[in-house]
Amino acid sequence: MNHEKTMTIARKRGFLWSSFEIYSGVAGFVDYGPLGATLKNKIMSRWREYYVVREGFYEIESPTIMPEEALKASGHVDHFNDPMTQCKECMDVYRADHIIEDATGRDVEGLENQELTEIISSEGIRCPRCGGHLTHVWSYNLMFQTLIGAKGKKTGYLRPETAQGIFIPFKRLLRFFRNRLPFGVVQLGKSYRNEISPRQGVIRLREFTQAEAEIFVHPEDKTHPDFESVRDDVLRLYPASSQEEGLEPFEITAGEALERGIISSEVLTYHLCLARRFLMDIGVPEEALRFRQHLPTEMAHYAIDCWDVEALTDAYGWIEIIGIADRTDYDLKSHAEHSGEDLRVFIEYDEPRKIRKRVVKAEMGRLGPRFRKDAARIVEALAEKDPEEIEEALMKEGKYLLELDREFEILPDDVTFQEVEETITGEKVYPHVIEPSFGIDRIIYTLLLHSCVEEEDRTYFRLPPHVAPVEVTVLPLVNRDEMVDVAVKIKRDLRKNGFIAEFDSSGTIGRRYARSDEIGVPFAVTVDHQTLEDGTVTLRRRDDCSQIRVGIDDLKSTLMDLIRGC
Ligand SMILES: Nc1ncnc2c1ncn2[C@@H]1O[C@H](COP(=O)(O)OP(=O)(O)OP(=O)(O)O)[C@@H](O)[C@H]1O
Repeated sequence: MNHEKTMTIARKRGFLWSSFEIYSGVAGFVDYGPLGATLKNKIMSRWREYYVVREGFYEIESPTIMPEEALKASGHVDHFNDPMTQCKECMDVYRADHIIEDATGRDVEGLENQELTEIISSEGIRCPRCGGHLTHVWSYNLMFQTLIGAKGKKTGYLRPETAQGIFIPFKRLLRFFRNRLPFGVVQLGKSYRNEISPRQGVIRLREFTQAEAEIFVHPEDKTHPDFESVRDDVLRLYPASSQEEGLEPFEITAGEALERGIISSEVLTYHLCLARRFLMDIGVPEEALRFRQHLPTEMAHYAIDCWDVEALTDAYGWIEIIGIADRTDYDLKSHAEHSGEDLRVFIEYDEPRKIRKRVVKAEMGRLGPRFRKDAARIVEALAEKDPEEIEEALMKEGKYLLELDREFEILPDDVTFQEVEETITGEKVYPHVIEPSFGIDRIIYTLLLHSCVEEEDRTYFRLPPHVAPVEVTVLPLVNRDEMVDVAVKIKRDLRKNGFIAEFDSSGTIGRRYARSDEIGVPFAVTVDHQTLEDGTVTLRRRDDCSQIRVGIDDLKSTLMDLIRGC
C-alpha cells in the first residue's frame, strides 16, 4: 500500500501522530495514539514471547541516561558520528552521505569526510531546499548530551542503543547464569539519537524503541542446538558479493546458506530465521523482506558478519528494520579495558590438561632483608607477572621495575626462572556476542504499510488477530434498546475475560463495519433480531466478510480459538 494513504488512516484513527503538534511539532518525535500504543505493546509482547519465553533469554532494564565513561568505552563518544553538511545560504543541515545518495544514486557509506566533500563539489551538489552552496563535511556526534546531578559536574548521554546496558553488568549476568555459556539477555526500551535531518517520519526518529538481544557464546562454538528446526526455512539473501557484482537477491534455505558459507555461523543463521519467523508471525508479508549483508565498507571493523533485515517501502525504497550481527568480543573487551574489570568467562575443559610453563621464583633470602615488610607482597606480585617480560628487562636494562603502589627495583640475582609442569582445568575467554537488534518503530511502520488493504468499497488494516489493537467490535444491528443492552453486556463480558472489545452504535451497520475494518478489528459481533429470540449472534470476519452464528455462551471460547490460536 501507499505511504500517504496508510499514514492518513494511521493519523486519523489514532495510531501515529506527530508529537507536540499544538506547538508546531518537532521533527523526529512521534506519539503513539490509543491504537498505536496498543499495537506496539502487543508487538513487544509477541517479541518477548519469541525471545524470552521460547528462546529462554532473560530481560533486564537499565537506565536510559548513561555516564560518559561507559559510552567512551563503547566507542560512542568518539565514533558515533554521521557526516554533516550545511547550506551556506539557508543554513539547513543535511546528512552528507544521504544528500549525495539522493543526488547521484551512489552508495557512499563508509567514505571519509574529505572524500564526501570532494564528491559534493565535483558533482555540483547543492542544497535541495534553496539551491545554495554546501559547506565542507564534518563529523557530528549523534548522542544527546546532558549533565548529571544538581551541580551538573558529570557528563551523561541519553543511550543511543539498549545494548550497552547489557554489556556493563556482564559480570553480574554471568553469575546469574551460573558462569556458563551460552546465554542470552534482552532489553526493550527507548534509545535516542539526535539525527541530523529526520525527514523520514517514523523511520528516522530522535527517540525510538529498540528490542535487542545479546547472545553470549563461546568464541569457538557458534552452533545452535535448535538449528534443525530452521534448516529448511527459506531466506531471501542479498550477500555482499551479489551487491558488489550488481546481482539480485536470491532465495536459499538456511541449511544451504550455512553450508555454502554465505552466512558465517549456525547461530547467526538461526537468528536470521528467527527474525523472519517473528516478522511473518506479526503480519509482515515475506515478499516485502530481504536480508542484506553489510558490505566490507559499512561493516564495523570488529564484526565478523552483519545482516540487515530490510523491508520494501514505496516512499523510501528498502529500509533497514533489524540489524543482526556477530560483534565478536569487541564490547566486552573494551569495557574490560576501560573499567579494569575482568569480563572473561572461565571455560572448564572436558579433561584437565597438562602444560609446561616458565615461572619466576623470587629469592626470599635477598628480597626479605632489602624490602622487609613489603617483601611478601613483592614475591606474590612477581609470581603473577609474565616471566618473559621480567627476563627481558633484566637482560636489557639490568633491572626490572615492579609497579605496585610504588616502584620496587628487582635485580638479576633476586629471581630465578624455572620450567614447571602444571595441570590446568580450563581457560578464561571473552565470549563472542550475537546481536539481533530490532527497531520496533520501523517494524510497526512496515506492518501498517503492508497490511493496509484497499478494496473496492473499503480500506483496512489486515492485521493478524493476535496483534490487532482492538480484537472484537460488538454492534447492535439497529439502535433498539433491547439490542443495545445485550451488545453492551457482551462487550463488558468480553472485556472482563481479557478481550479488547469495543462497542459501536453510531451510524448505519455498514458504516460500523467499515469503521471496525479500517482499524483492523478482525472480528465483529452483531446482535440482531434472532439474538433476542435464541441467544445467538453473528460473528463476522474482517478479511472475507464471512459470517457464522454463535451462541452468546460459546462466544468467548470461539474468539479465544480464533485470536489466541494464531
Ligand atoms: N533514528 C532511528 N529511528 C527509528 N529507528 C531506528 C533509528 N536508528 C536505528 N533504528 C532502529 O534500530 C535498529 C538497530 O539500530 P542500528 O544501530 O543497527 O541502526 P543503524 O544501522 O544506525 O540505522 P540507520 O543506518 O538507518 O541509521 C535499526 O535496524 C532500526 O530499526
